Amino acid sequence: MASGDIVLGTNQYGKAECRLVRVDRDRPEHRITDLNVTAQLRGDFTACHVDGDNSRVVATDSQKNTVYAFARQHGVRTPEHFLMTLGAHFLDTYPWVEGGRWEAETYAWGRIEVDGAPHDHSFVRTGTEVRTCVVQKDGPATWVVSGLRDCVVLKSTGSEFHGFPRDRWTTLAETDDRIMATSVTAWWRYAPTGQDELEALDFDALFADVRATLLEAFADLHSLALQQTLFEMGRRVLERHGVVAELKLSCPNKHHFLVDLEPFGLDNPGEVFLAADRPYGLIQATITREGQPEVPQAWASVPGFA
Ligand SMILES: O=c1[nH]c(=O)c2[nH]c(=O)[nH]c2[nH]1
Repeated sequence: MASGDIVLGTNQYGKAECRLVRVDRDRPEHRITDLNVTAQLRGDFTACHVDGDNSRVVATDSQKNTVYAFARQHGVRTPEHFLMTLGAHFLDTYPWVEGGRWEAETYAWGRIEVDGAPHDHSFVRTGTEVRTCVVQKDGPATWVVSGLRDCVVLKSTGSEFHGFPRDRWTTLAETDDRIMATSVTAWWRYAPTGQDELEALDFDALFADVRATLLEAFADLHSLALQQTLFEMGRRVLERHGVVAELKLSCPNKHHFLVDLEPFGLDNPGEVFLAADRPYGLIQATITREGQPEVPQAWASVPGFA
């Protein structure tokens, strides 16, 4: 082939954002699972792209139907299990499907309280935080990356920032007491890549504990920089969970500026702040175990990170 010929590079395709609500109604207290599922296949789809030959193209409509049918047939044990079941199905069914990417966002619902008791079948959306998961398969290997986003946290003291270099462009005052606030996006990769080992994991319990650990570290650490807080959050998760191989954290620094009330003859001992919207510092880090090889396949197409 002459250099300069135009060829197909990496590609994937599927149905994005299949909104799926499953009601488990085997007991009087119904349970709801509210998901936004994106399913994408990878493999040799050159004939379709180059010649319009669809003989190997599992229609995105069929991929969408499979999402809903599997929710009925298999239920949704956890988002991670559901995505792994979907992925295994497509690889088992179509020999030319070599891998894929299956993503789910999960929206949390709590029970409405009536006369002090949780209602059986009435729910209220709890906050804006979203649980996330991306399952990627390549032949027999499966990578599961779970996470959360839009988890907004603030501490009203216990945060300092000083000792940074100063040049002619520096105006920021040093502080030993400030508000620290951020919206945490966290992704963590599970170490196993075998379907059986992954299926044995209790992903709901792991999610709850990783989330609690992240929040506890944010609260606990007397912080000298948001960077230090990020690292501590990840460090604690890795210390507690051998099954987690590494984490990626992305935290905007939601600046809160002390308002100067002197023009009005008022002092302001850390009580009144302007919550700035933008620009914001953006702190991102991978926290991993020493000597561990990088696993780019697991992170391919996980948004927001290189
Ligand atoms: O925790 C912080 N890290 C920074 O790198 C930084 N830069 C800045 O202006 N404020 C802060 N705060």
